[in-house]
Amino acid sequence: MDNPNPNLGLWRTKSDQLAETLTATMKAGEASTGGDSGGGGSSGGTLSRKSSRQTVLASPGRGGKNTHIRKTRSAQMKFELDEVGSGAALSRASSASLGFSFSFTGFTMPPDETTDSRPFSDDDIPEDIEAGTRKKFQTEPTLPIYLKFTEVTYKVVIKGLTSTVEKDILNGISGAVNPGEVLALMGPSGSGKTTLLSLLGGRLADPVPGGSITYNDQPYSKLLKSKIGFVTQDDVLFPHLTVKETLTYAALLRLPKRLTKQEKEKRAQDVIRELGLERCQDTMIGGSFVRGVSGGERKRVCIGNEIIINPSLLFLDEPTSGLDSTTALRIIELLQDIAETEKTVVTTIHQPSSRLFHKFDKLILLGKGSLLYFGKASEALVYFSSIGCSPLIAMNPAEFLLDLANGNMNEVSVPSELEDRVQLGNSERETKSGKHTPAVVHDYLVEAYETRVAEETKKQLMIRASPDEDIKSGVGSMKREWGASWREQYSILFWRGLKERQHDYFSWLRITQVLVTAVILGLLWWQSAVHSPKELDNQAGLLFFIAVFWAFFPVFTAIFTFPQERAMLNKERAADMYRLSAYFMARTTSDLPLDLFLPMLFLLVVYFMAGLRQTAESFFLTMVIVFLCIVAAQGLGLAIGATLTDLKRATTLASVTVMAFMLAGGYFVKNVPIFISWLRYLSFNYHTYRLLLKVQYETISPVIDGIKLDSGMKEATALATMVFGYRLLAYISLRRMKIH
Ligand SMILES: Nc1ncnc2c1ncn2[C@@H]1O[C@H](COP(=O)(O)OP(=O)(O)OP(=O)(O)O)[C@@H](O)[C@H]1O
Repeated sequence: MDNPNPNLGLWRTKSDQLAETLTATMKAGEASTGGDSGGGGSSGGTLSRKSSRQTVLASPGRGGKNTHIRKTRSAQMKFELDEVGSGAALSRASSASLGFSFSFTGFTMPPDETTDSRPFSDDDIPEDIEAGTRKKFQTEPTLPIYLKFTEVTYKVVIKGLTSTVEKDILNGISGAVNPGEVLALMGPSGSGKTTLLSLLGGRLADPVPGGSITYNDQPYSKLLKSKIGFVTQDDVLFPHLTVKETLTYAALLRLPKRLTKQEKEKRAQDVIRELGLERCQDTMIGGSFVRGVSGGERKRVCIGNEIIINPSLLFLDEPTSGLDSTTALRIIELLQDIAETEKTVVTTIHQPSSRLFHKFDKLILLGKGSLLYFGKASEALVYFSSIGCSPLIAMNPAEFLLDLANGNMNEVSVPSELEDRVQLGNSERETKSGKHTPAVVHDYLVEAYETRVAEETKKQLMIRASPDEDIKSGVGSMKREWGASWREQYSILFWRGLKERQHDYFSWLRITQVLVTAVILGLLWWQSAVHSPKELDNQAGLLFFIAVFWAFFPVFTAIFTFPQERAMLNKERAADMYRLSAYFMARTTSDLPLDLFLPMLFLLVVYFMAGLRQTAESFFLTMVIVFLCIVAAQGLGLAIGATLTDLKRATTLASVTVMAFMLAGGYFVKNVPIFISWLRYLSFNYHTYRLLLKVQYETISPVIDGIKLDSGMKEATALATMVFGYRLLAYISLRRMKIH
């Protein structure tokens, strides 16, 4: 690939040196395999150094060179690196608790969790792909980032009931990837691909990994967040936003402040066009309960969400899983286009077709957390053939490599050293029915890589020249810059929240629920009078019910707010999209219109049917008290939801709390023992009930039920303190939440 950036001249030269040394190391150690990859030459699988004729499998690369096998003298064998380089899960649900039902909406489920498990296919794949006239993806130049990682190790501590064990996830993985290249991480399920990708993308810091990961020779810093795009395996998107809305909000929040709103919107439109999403731009994303765009389109929206910021480094976790081969090809070609504009692309991939495999520049093959191969993808087969493992039948190279990584040697030539081990060892670990076990194959491959290539690769990575000083200082001198001011972030998030939940606001189910409850209450207390203490006591029961109903209802609705958005919040905070305070304010205020509309409807029905005090002042004061109670109760729900990640635990705690608050509310128990009397001061039911009594009966009697009917300032202040206090607690809990 041509190097469009003259600053990278030295860099490239050193890159070549690395490739050459790697190749030379492989050549020197290569055994004579006696032929091409499908030729069935076995033998020669020893780790001794031999000089012989080489088998080279040339990749078509980006330039569209044909795949073919050619033989060449080792002395003539020279690899041109640049040449090759051109080549919520929570969903809408209903929860019934204490007799009330609450509905909420969550995120798009990952494809494998949706009902339809067949591979997703895009029926609108542009014809240019099939015609081979695909338009290239164009982005502006950004700071090129050279990613290097040496001896990366990662362990987790797994706590059991009786014991604690340490599990090694990654064992000393080294490699590097240049701007302009696509590095593929391959390996069987559970081999550590996602863990390595997350470590490289700065998304996994707990526990601290071993080894070193550098970006232009600088360690990871939060400032890099704006230069990194990270597409997760699960598609975390708002199901009720359209494709265009999703990408436009991402552009408004993530693109630098210096761009105008129009420029940001245009960028979103450009990404829609580049990703071929025009036809579905006005379609909702959809989820488990809402039909939306196809799986391939959804994946492209996720990619769009990240490339919209034009990142220098793009990480993708299995971007093609669940997609048909044409859609998968389109996505990998898109990654190539992105890489060609001097971006560094790293992707995990499960089982690529051979067409896809040849599109990668570099490859890391992992097996049980160990490195089995790092180098050019086009040379992977050469390397494995050099250690005596060649496919005996024509097969997809990716399939062959995954078989090896899984320890499956069927249809693969067996290196003589492995044969010897099996014959000599003959232990259960080494053989099973006369065949080598996957464990022994794995050990052989790890050992082979370590003895032949690993040391040399590490050395080269160590002595590799630093990138140009300008580029190096580019990472060091970056500043953390928000895409929008606090006010803009608040406003964007507020409107996004309204759009996403607008269907909830006009949910006939909720409106009917409130109306039916109101009508039943109105009928039960139909035109109730307060001429006697008994009648007054009877009506006070209604007031207490109102205080309880409008406390329980908001607590159990608000409790789902943050657990439901946790995945999205994690993803967006990891990308530094906005300040947590702006999100928190927007999220808590965008629900207020609905929270205030429903009680208004409720009171209009109950108040007049039950014949409560017929003055405008008392009606509006009753409404203000109910609003205050709702907002205070919501605060408690938000605080519980933000503090406890587990919804079961959160709802259990909320049930106990609201029950205690209700009992301490002053209606059921009049003479509370002194040692527990403090509980009522924490109860919003208590304060609301007292305020409602004061508004209704202040003209009838100065004292009712032992309650002095004064101005109610104390109760109003207590409720206002709860409104802010619980919210502050929720905010602090969110701040402390770890970003994964
Ligand atoms: N925090 C953790 N606690 C316990 N085990 C973990 C943890 N993180 C990863 N693992 C384990 O580490 C191994 C590698 O996980 P990882 O997700 O990186 O694999 P993978 O290659 O991406 O798999 P797949 O292709 O199935 O997504 C798995 O066995 C996984 O169970």
